[in-house]
Amino acid sequence: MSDRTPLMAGNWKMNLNHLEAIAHVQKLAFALAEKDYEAVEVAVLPPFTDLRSVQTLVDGDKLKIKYGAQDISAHDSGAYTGEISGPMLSKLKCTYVAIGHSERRQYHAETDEICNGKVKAAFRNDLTPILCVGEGLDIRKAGQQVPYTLAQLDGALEDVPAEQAETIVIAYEPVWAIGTGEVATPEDAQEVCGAIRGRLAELYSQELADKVRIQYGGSVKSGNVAAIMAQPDVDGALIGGAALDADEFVKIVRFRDQ
Ligand SMILES: O=C(CO)COP(=O)(O)O
Repeated sequence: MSDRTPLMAGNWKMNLNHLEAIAHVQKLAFALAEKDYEAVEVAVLPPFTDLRSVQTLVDGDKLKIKYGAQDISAHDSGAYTGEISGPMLSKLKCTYVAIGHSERRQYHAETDEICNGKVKAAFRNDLTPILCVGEGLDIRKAGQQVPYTLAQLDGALEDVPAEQAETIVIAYEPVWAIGTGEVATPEDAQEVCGAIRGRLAELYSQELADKVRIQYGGSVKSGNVAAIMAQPDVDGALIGGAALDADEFVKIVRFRDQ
C-alpha cells in the first residue's frame, strides 16, 4: 500500500446551476465525517458559474471539501473572449483544474500541445492540474492503449519541470468507458495506470513517479470502486455521473466500506 492519499473527485461536467451546487455541497458536507477526510481527499469540479458559490460555502463553513474547475485558459489575461484564466481560478481559491478531458479533446479540438499550455498555466497560478488521458475504442481494439496514452502524457508534460510535475494528478479515463456503464476491468485500469507511473519514472525519476496520484475514470460507481482502488497504481477516481448523486458520491468516498 502506497502512502499516496486517494483523491476522489467529482467532475460535474455541465450539470447543476449555482443554487443546485450549494445544495449538493451542503449534502456532502453533512454526510462526510472527519474520518472520511483523513482517509481520502474529496474534491468537486463544478461548472465555472458555480465556483464562487462553492467557494463562499467552503470558506464560510470551513469545509474540508476541495474544489476546482473543469478547464483553464493557457493565457493569464487578455483578449480571449469566453475563456477563464488561471489567476481568476486561483483568486477563487481553487485547488484543482481538470485539463484535457476527453470531452474537451473531442468537442473543442484540444490537442496535446494545447493541454501542455494549460498545464503550464495551471502551475504558473498555483493550481494543481488533473491531466486527463485515455484512449478511444478503436485504439483499445487495436491493443494500442498504452503507447497512445503515454504519447498524450509526454505531450502534455513537455518542458514541465520536476518540481511542478511531482504535484500533478493524472486521470486515466478510457473514452469508451465514460458515461457508457462500460467500466474498465481493474486489470485494464492497472495496466495503463502502471504504464503511466513507469513513464513518469523515465521522464523524471522513480521517486517523483511514486509521489504522483493516478486516478481512474469511467463509469465509476459505489459497486465497482473498491476493486479498482485495490490496484497498486490506482490512487483515486474521477467520477462523472455518479458524482451528481450525493449519497452515491459519499459511498464512493467510503470505498473501503464497499
Ligand atoms: O468523464 C468522467 C469523469 O471525468 C467519467 O464520467 P462517468 O463517471 O459518467 O463515466
